[in-house]
Amino acid sequence: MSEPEEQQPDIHTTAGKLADLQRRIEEATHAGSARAVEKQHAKGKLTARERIDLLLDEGSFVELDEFARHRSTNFGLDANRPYGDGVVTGYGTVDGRPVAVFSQDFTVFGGALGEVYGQKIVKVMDFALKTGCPVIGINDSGGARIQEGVASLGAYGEIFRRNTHASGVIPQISLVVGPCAGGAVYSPAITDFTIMVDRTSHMFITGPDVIKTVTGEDVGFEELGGARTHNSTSGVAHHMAGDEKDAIEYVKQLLSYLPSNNLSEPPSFPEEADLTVTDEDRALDTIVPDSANQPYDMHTVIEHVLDDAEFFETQPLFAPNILTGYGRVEGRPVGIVANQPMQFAGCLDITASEKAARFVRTCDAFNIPVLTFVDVPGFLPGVDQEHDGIIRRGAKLIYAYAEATVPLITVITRKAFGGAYDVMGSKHLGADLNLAWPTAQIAVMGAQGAVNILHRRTIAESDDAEATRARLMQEYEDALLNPYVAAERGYVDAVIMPSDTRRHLVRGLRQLRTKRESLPPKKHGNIPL
Ligand SMILES: CCCC(=O)SCCNC(=O)CCNC(=O)[C@H](O)C(C)(C)COP(=O)(O)OP(=O)(O)OC[C@H]1O[C@@H](n2cnc3c(N)ncnc32)[C@H](O)[C@@H]1OP(=O)(O)O
Repeated sequence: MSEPEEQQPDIHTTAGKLADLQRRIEEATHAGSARAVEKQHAKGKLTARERIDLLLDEGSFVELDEFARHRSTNFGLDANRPYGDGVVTGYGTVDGRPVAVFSQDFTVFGGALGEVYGQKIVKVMDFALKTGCPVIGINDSGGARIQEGVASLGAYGEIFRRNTHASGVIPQISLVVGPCAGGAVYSPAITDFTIMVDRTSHMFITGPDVIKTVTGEDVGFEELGGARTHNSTSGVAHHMAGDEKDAIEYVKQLLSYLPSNNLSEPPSFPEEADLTVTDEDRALDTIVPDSANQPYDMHTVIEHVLDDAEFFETQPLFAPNILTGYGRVEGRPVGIVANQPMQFAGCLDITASEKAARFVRTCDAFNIPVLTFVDVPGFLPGVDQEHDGIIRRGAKLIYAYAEATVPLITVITRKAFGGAYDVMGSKHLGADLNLAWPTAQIAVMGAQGAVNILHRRTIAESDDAEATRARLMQEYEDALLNPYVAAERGYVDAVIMPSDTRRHLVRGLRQLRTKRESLPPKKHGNIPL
């Protein structure tokens, strides 16, 4: 028996016109076939609309361009013109704050981007830029729509330009929740944060087959461009989520630390701190081991100074020798940069420098004060580091601190040696308040290195080389490995008890709320990229 034919509304009547709109909306909201939706779910992925529903406050989504569709005729495309053209765009709220969103729909043309699809994204990005709200891009796409050729490539170019113009004006966050291939990866790459999902997200410029043909290398999707790879090896991503819900939850939390745009302040939940020294504060008095070679976990220091010990870490799997992330002090967001003595003794290398530099610039663009915790024995020595450009790439961190005009407070907990002392938020680069613990060692280098250079001949000529070296090292340590030489010169503003750190940071941040600083007018600087 055949299905009864669906009754078409009479569009010459008002009731018919309303019913026709409802029919079109229904068609637009189910643009992908049931089979495609089933396939999407079977892969553990949500649909474009399900993702938006999870991200935005209930009932807040307002869709734009629901009935936009392509006008392409190539390769029989004219026979398939789904409403929405494979991307859902619009605006809504997250925790009551306005955001704009686009969500690529893999169930329609594999989420592939054509001319109209691109125009929809550009429109919602322009809307976000005009209204000063964050834009969240949900990426799940086969890339440029092959049938639409250069029109599709042009649309990508328009998006990249919008990403660039919006950079530093509104927060841009990319969720990569499926494939993101070829030049398409450059939109997330320009945005401030990229979040990927373990096993279901992939980003690459050229896929495994092309690589096999060109270079002969055998590599799978996961190893080449999976979430783990981009979180731990390339540094493209900022968080690896276990599933899509986790990814969306991360985005919501991230937004809670960011202002809507560069002209507004980050959201705050003011709560006056209790400034009496607590037992928890006192725990910091014993955290630095007696031996300078013994590590301790810098997370503990950070957690002791943040409200509710909540440290929202970014890029935890990448360059773990430096920690970056957000927290709150008296309910106001702060960015944290900290050497981690548990990894490579906290040395600065290329990846750590770039990770921290981008983080400092993100904070500076969005009016978030930066707290820096220093325990750094220097730059990581090595031929690879030199040849891969530690000079050029390490310079980015200097540049980032030196151009930052947000409040900057630095705490030296232990080592601050050589150029790394200058780099890590030193007074000389423009930090506002520089504090040091009594355990701080601020010098050109550690005792062993210094004595070997200064007293090589004395040691060689002595009857007992080891005893002489030990004596000279002790002399060097006593004379220079302390915070007081720097304090004499005002390079540190105060030497403080570790247990007083939270109090100093609270007071310093209060005082710096009115900080206003500007750089010489220019078109833009020339950061060593
Ligand atoms: C400036 C930007 C430049 C670029 O984007 S260059 C990159 C161009 N894109 C690519 O090379 C990727 C091509 N697609 C693929 O490799 C695979 O489809 C991909 C993304 C790994 C997904 O694989 P699967 O999950 O197995 O899905 P599938 O292959 O069955 O695709 C589902 C439906 O989507 C279609 N599709 C995927 N990518 C497309 C594209 N770029 N243009 C037009 N249609 C595309 C595909 O034909 C399929 O359609 P259907 O369901 O069979 O009708």
